[in-house]
Amino acid sequence: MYHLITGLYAEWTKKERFNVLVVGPSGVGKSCLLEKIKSLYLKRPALPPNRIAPTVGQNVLELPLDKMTMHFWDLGGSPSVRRLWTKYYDESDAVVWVVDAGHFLALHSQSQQQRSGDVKGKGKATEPDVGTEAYEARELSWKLLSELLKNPSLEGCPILIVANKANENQSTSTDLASTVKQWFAEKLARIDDDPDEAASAQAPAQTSNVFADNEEESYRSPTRSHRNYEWGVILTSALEGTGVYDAVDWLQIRAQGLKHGRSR
Ligand SMILES: Nc1nc2c(ncn2[C@@H]2O[C@H](COP(=O)(O)OP(=O)(O)OP(=O)(O)O)[C@@H](O)[C@H]2O)c(=O)[nH]1
Ligand SMILES: [Mg+2]
Repeated sequence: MYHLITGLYAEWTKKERFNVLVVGPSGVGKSCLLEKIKSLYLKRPALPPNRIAPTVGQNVLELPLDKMTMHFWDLGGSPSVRRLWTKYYDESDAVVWVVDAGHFLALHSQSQQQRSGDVKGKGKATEPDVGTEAYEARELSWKLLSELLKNPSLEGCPILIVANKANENQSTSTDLASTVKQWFAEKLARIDDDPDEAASAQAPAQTSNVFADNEEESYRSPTRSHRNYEWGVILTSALEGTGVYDAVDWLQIRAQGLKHGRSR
């Protein structure tokens, strides 16, 4: 009888589990973010950034929240570890895609400088960013994200783009969040134009909705899409802790929207 009652109690009080896959290129600060979540929510001491080595496998964090347990998988972003990413897709309920906000900031200020130079000197528009470290890093990040989004196992999975390394002074001096958001909105709207898409276009057709985190702001793919997911952008600083609560809140809202996770 005792076992029956404790078993029933455990079943009634059992929390939903929501699996979050944290991925992105190497060095963008995924593991530092996870450490920051751990220290802010669980009040456990975080490893200092200089003690965090590049991830060669996975880091795991169980985060008990009011209505669910959020389970994070932070995977390494180096080419050899990236091969493991797909193994987690089936079990993932949401993806956190981490980018380096510093790259967007550098490219944004370069293009502004170029624009003012062009106006003054009436020069012709060039592409000064191509080949710079920031440009190449942003391109690699998009290439990896678009591959991930095309994987049918992640269909319907909410995607939170976290622009990390956005220190306070940087994010207020320019409208970095809207720069990042606009850039991804344009890329996501054209994702189906990619010729590499041909193979995955065979997947069963679904509604073609791609939503920004602001529900009123809807970016619709100009061509057919078999995807149906929500996405948003949040700026964070894993070192300063800014944006970390917002990111976890965003995920919680999506988790509640999905209720019992994605249908698999
Ligand atoms: N300025 C700044 N540096 C950061 C921030 N977050 C992380 N870093 C630095 O970025 C470097 C890489 O951080 P990691 O957390 O190891 O990056 P990662 O994305 O987990 O890298 P992999 O495990 O190789 O995929 C570290 O040297 C951190 O100090 C941030 O918010 N601001
Ligand atoms: Mg790491």
